[in-house]
Amino acid sequence: MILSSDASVIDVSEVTRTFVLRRRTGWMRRERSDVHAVRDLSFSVRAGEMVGYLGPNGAGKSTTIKMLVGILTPSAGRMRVAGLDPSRQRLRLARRIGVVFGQRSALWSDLPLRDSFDLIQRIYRIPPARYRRNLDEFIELLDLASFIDTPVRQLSLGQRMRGSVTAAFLPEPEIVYLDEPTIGLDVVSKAAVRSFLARTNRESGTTILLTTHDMTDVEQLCRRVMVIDHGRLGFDGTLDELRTRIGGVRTLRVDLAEPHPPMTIEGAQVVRVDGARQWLEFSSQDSAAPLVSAVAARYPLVDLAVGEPAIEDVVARLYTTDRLPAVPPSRTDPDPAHPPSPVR
Ligand SMILES: Nc1ncnc2c1ncn2[C@@H]1O[C@H](COP(=O)(O)OP(=O)(O)OP(=O)(O)O)[C@@H](O)[C@H]1O
Repeated sequence: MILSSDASVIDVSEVTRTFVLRRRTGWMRRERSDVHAVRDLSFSVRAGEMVGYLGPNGAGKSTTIKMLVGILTPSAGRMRVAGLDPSRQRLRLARRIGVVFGQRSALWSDLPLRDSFDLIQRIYRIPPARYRRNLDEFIELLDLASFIDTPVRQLSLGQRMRGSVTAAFLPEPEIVYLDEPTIGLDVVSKAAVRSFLARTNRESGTTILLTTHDMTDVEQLCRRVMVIDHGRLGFDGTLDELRTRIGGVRTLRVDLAEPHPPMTIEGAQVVRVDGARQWLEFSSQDSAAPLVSAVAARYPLVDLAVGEPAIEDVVARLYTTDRLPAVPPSRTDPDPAHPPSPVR
């Protein structure tokens, strides 16, 4: 069992990763361009933390994880994971980390799930008693019993993901990276994966770095979030701090009798439309009552609800405002007991 401690297990200091692209522009001519997938990235993660790593497509999340695993080498800067240099000590590190990388499965597709797990036991030399205990527990928590003897290639996406999560956690790694673990999953599988991650993090103290576009994952699992965009860290703090950072806004969710172009209401702004449902943002200093009256007077109102902005809207606002600082400050000493302040 790994116990939570004050020590940081992931240290990233001023890391940059540049890809060089060479494009043919004519006979014997090539143009070179640099893609800065990650720039001056600095953060640390303490043992036992579960951190959400968020950002739009192409922000640099996968590149970060590939460097943390050791399959990509930073162009500049320094990384330590569990005290090791990932790219130089990749094999030693591999025994101490688990990885679930989106839809790519680490399981043997022709074998029944159970045989894949047995192979993992042998590769990682997990003592038989511990292996049986862990496997029994995971079968129950992730509800694997009905398909554990089915070949992996016949499994649904959600079943395969539950198998991949089991495979990653079976050797009891200190750190697990999960890249989009709930993408495309059915409701049951999503719930199973989420409650498994919450429980394992809580009870075994496994450090988890979670990349996701699913904001329910973040809201249910991560006290701390880091937001990356264009390779730069733009925010590192709690979810509440992220909401505060974006400004004091509240949301009025309105259901109309039928789809309608975005409403025009003074003191509020439509931020999202989905069929007959619209979301308006208004200042948290204002009362919702006049807004509700104005909507009811002018539009065929069916239902409404006032709430905090959804985290996906908050993150989207982060990207679309100019609030991301050009160069994020280096974070070297976050303390889970005293959540870090957002980057200003
Ligand atoms: N091998 C590569 N060669 C060239 N450019 C690359 C390579 N890998 C990534 N990039 C570029 O680096 C940037 C960051 O990509 P990365 O895959 O890390 O983003 P991401 O945040 O994981 O995105 P997504 O959510 O879409 O997976 C993108 O502009 C991408 O096109």
